[in-house]
Amino acid sequence: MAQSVLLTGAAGRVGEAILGGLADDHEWRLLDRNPPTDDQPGEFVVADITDDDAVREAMDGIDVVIHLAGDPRPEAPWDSVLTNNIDGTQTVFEAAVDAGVERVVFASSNHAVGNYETDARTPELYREHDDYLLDGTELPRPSNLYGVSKAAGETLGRYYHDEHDLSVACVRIGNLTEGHPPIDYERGQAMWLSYRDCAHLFDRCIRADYGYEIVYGISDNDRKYYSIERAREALGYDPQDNSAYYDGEERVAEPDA
Ligand SMILES: NC(=O)C1=CN([C@@H]2O[C@H](COP(=O)(O)OP(=O)(O)OC[C@H]3O[C@@H](n4cnc5c(N)ncnc54)[C@H](O)[C@@H]3O)[C@@H](O)[C@H]2O)C=CC1
Ligand SMILES: O=C1O[C@H](COP(=O)(O)O)[C@@H](O)[C@H](O)[C@H]1O
Repeated sequence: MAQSVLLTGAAGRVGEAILGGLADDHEWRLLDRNPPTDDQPGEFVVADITDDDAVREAMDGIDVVIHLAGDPRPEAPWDSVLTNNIDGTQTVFEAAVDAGVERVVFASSNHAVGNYETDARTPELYREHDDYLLDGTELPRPSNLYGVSKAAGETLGRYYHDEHDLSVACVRIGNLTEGHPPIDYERGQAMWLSYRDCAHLFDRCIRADYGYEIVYGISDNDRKYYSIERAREALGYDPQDNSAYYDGEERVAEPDA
């Protein structure tokens, strides 16, 4: 069933991937501090997520929030992640609860667990033969202050689920790249998320039945060191792409029929 979805950070790359696949599947209200540069589905609210009144107004009549807005830079300084990623995310969760929204899907990141990639484990960790897997039950181990802000967002989600019964999914997104996996970048190939798998995963986050989940948002890459089993089990995620099917920009193999 189509849901009424508020998409924050709609003008960015993840927003583009989601809307590229799901524009006609839900009723969209898009929010970003930057206005849209091209045609978008639904209505567009130009607002900052730290503006409490504007965020509350944007929640009216919404079933599900997909919360992407924030500073996505791994090297982002503390003042920016504190304002945009932590304070902004708390504003979104609080407004969602007060408006009676059923569910918030939070864009977390691989950088919330980036320091599991120790010198002893890398670069073998990024290769197909290595069987080390993170499954989403491990504690955060951030690789930068941006990762700390994403771990904080996951914890805010846990609090709003436990205390206010909000359904929350935290998607630890890997490396979203359009068209093909990152080139000459093993880490990026291990955690590639294709645009179509991204749209499908967020659609499952909108539609599936769950309480609180942390899942990894990557394609079914042979090189993966993030398990996608929880995303399959809890959400019904069924990715179609795999960085191993590519030689540079060219797709050279098809999945078995
Ligand atoms: N692209 C990727 O591979 C990954 C992205 N993510 C997360 O996904 C989310 C989206 O990332 P991208 O689309 O790649 O970034 P992006 O920079 O392309 O898009 C972010 C959007 O959020 C908006 N925004 C930022 N701060 C805002 C604020 N305070 N109020 C309102 N709007 C604001 C920006 O204007 C921008 O349109 C971020 O939270 C990022 O941390 C996580 C892991 C990987
Ligand atoms: O969280 C994010 O992660 C991806 C992948 O990280 P990288 O350090 O391997 O590039 C990054 O591209 C994206 O900008 C960021 O938001």
